[in-house]
Amino acid sequence: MIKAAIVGGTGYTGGELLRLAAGHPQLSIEAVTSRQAAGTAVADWFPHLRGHSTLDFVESLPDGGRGLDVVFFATPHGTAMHQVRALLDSGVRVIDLSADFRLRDAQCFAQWYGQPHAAPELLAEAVYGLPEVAASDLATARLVACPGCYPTAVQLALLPLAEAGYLAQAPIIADCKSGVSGAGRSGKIPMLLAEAGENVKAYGVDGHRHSVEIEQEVTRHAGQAADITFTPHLMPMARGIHATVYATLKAPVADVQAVYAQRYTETPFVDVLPAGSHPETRSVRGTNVCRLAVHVTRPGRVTVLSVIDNLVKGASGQAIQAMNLMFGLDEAAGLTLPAALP
Ligand SMILES: NC(=O)C1=CN([C@@H]2O[C@H](COP(=O)(O)OP(=O)(O)OC[C@H]3O[C@@H](n4cnc5c(N)ncnc54)[C@H](OP(=O)(O)O)[C@@H]3O)[C@@H](O)[C@H]2O)C=CC1
Ligand SMILES: CC(=O)N[C@@H](CCC(=O)OP(=O)(O)O)C(=O)O
Repeated sequence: MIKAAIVGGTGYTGGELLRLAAGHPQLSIEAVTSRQAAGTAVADWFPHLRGHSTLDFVESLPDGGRGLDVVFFATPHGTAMHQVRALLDSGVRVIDLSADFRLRDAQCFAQWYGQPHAAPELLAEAVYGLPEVAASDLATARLVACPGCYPTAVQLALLPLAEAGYLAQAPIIADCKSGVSGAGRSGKIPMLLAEAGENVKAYGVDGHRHSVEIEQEVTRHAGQAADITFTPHLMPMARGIHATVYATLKAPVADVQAVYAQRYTETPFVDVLPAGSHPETRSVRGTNVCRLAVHVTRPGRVTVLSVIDNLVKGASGQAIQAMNLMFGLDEAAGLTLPAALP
C-alpha cells in the first residue's frame, strides 16, 4: 500500500484526488490538509465522499510528512515550492499539481507567476510528469511537476508530429475551451452560473501562462523551436477541455492517422479515434482518458481535436498515473472506470 497525503484537500483537484484514491487498490490517503476546514470531516465537505473517507482535515501534515511515501500538493502556485525541500530531505517523494516546478527556468517562472522561485535548485531535478513521455524518468523521480490542463490536451495533440520531426515551427494554433472548474473552487465572479452560463468568452489572448509551458514542452518533443498561438475560452460546463489544434507540417505526410495510432499503441490513456471522428468532452468526463481525432484538411495541414477532463487527465488522474509509474504499479491502477454519460 502506498501511504500518501494531500496538501490542499478542499479544492477541486484535492477532492478529485480523494475520489480517485477511493477506487485505487494500492493507495491509502493518510492525511489531508486544509487551513479553513481543519477539524472537520472530509465527508462533510464533499458529500460524494460520504462512506468513502473517514478522514478529518488537518491544518498541516502530521510529523511534517515523515513516514509517508508521497505527498500530493493540490495548492495554488507558489505554495509547494516553499515546502518540497523538507519533504525530499525526509525521504518523501512529491507530486505537485501546481506550476511551481513545470518551467525549467526560474526567471521565466518569476515573469509568468509574479513571484521569485523559492527553490530554483530543484527545477533541474523535477520531472515534468506527462506520463506518455516521461514514464521511465517517473520511475526514479523524487519530485514530479504535473502538467497544466491545457498543456496536457495540446501536447498530446502534437506529440506524434513533433517527435517524428514533421512539425513546422509555425503556424501552430491551439484554440482551447475549458469548463469553469479549471479556475479552482475559490469563487471568482466570472465562474458563477449567472456569469458563465449561456456564454462563451475568450481570455488571456495576449499572453496566458500556459503558452510558455506548451512552447517549452513541444519544443523539447520536437527538438526544435515551436511557435504556438494559444487562446483559451471559458465554456458553460463544469468540467472538460476541448483543444482544436491546427498544425503545419514541414511537408505532406502520407498517413498521419497511422502516425498517431502507432505513437499511442502502448499508452493506456490516449485513445486515437477512427479517421473523421469528432471527440466529445462528455466521453471523457470523470476519466483519465484523452481522446484524439486527426483530420488532414489539406496536404501539410493537420487539425487535431483533443478532449480531456481538466480535473482528471488534466490534474488529479494524471498525478495518480504518475504515482503508479513512480512506485512500479500498473500504470492504470485506480483509473479504469469509463465516463458517466449523459
Ligand atoms: N482546476 C483545474 O482544472 C486544475 C488545477 N491545477 C492546479 O492545481 C492546483 C489546485 O487547483 P484547484 O484544486 O483548482 O484549486 P482550489 O483553489 O480549488 O483549491 C486550493 C486548495 O489549496 C489550499 N491552499 C490554498 N493556499 C494554501 C497554502 N498557502 N498552503 C496550504 N494550502 C493552501 C486550499 O485550502 P485552504 O485554503 O483551506 O488551506 C484548497 O484546499 C493549482 O495550482 C491549480 O493551478 C492543475 C490542473 C488543472
Ligand atoms: C478555466 C480556467 O480558468 N482555467 C485555468 C487553467 C487551470 C490549470 O490547469 O492551470 P494551472 O494548473 O496552470 O493553474 C486558467 O486559465 O488559468
